[in-house]
Amino acid sequence: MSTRIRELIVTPIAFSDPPLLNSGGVHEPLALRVILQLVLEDGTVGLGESTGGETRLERLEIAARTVVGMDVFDSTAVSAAIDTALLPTVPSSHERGWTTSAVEVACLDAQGRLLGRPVSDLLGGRVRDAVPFAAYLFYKWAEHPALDGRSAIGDDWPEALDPAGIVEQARLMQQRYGFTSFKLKGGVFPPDEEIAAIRALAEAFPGQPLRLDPNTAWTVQTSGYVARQLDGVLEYLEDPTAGIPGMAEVAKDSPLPLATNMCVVAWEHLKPAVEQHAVQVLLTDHHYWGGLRRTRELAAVCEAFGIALSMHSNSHLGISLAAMTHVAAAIPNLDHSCDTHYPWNSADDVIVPGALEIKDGEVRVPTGPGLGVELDHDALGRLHRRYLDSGVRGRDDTGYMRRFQPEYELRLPRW
Ligand SMILES: O=C([O-])C(=O)C[C@H](O)[C@@H](O)C(=O)[O-]
Ligand SMILES: [Mg+2]
Repeated sequence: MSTRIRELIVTPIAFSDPPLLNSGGVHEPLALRVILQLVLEDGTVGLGESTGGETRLERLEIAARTVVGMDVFDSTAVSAAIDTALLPTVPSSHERGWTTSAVEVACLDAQGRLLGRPVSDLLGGRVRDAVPFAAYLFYKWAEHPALDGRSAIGDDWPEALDPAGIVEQARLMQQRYGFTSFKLKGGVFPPDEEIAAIRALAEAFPGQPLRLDPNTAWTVQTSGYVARQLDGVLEYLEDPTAGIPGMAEVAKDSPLPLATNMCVVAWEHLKPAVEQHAVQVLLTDHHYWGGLRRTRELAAVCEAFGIALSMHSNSHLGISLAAMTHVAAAIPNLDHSCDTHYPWNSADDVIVPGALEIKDGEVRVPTGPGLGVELDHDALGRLHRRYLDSGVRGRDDTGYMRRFQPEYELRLPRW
């Protein structure tokens, strides 16, 4: 049995995304991802998934040329080789992390398939059989409006532009998936309107954990105001303002723990964040922290410094959900339920249905070899064709918003 890497197949895809609002605009009808197939000399294939867009795709193509001939069990060396190949053109370790992470997941999937063991076993074994996830609530339009001769594009989720709409969306999330904790993506409306939405959720779902994430839409002063208003209502407030010093300033007087997936996104951010007491909860994300093993290590660092652990998500499909589930299963100090966009995007997936299901707000950890999911090659071909035909090559929430509201500007902080 040869465990050498013969080829890394990199396939960009485009899949449907509803008109979800955030502090930077609104999601476009298509979101991009890249699917990796790491083929070993013996024919074993490991799967990976990463964010899309031309720049990240080019880096994955560099990685594909770098890893040929390496041993799949040498995944530390594989990551180091990719990192070295990218270093001259990609100075940010966070940015390089997006590439190494996706390949590491594919290596672990292949290793698990070779050994007949689930990826969670390669990470030390699972400490839970099911991983809890939080519903990701978004303000949203009823449909993507008609544009440039294209008809409007509807979806399964009603408009949500006020507290009643958000509560209805949360009820649907609970009915369809059984979620028992909720995260509202804020930074869309003036803070008092979002405070009202959180209060409406607290009334509708008494005792169930709530979070609010305005993605740095607020000043330090506004962040402090919201934290005081929602004291005792939120489990944590996520990225209210930008940067480690800004978060540290808010944290000084905040009665609520502050969480981030924006100001601590690389290893070199940990020291200043700890020194300045900037964050009390870290949302880890294996897609940019170097992969699943590094995420496991990050959890240990957080434990050492008394930082609680949660998990971030972006628009993603089933290979990522499987990877998130395996690593979350292997982390003892997972203090909060994980985020996932999956309900918004799962209608278009590249995996064979049935392996992963969100039920009672949880995903059962796959116990088959590797990630425990199989690629649906027809679906992959369809979504790749959609990528090619669409001409979409990056994410532009602000530009898309301006198609409908030409006066819209990206302003952070806005309030
Ligand atoms: O927790 C977060 O910051 C996110 O989920 C970031 C994402 O970009 C989300 O805001 C989105 O997709 O609109
Ligand atoms: Mg966030």
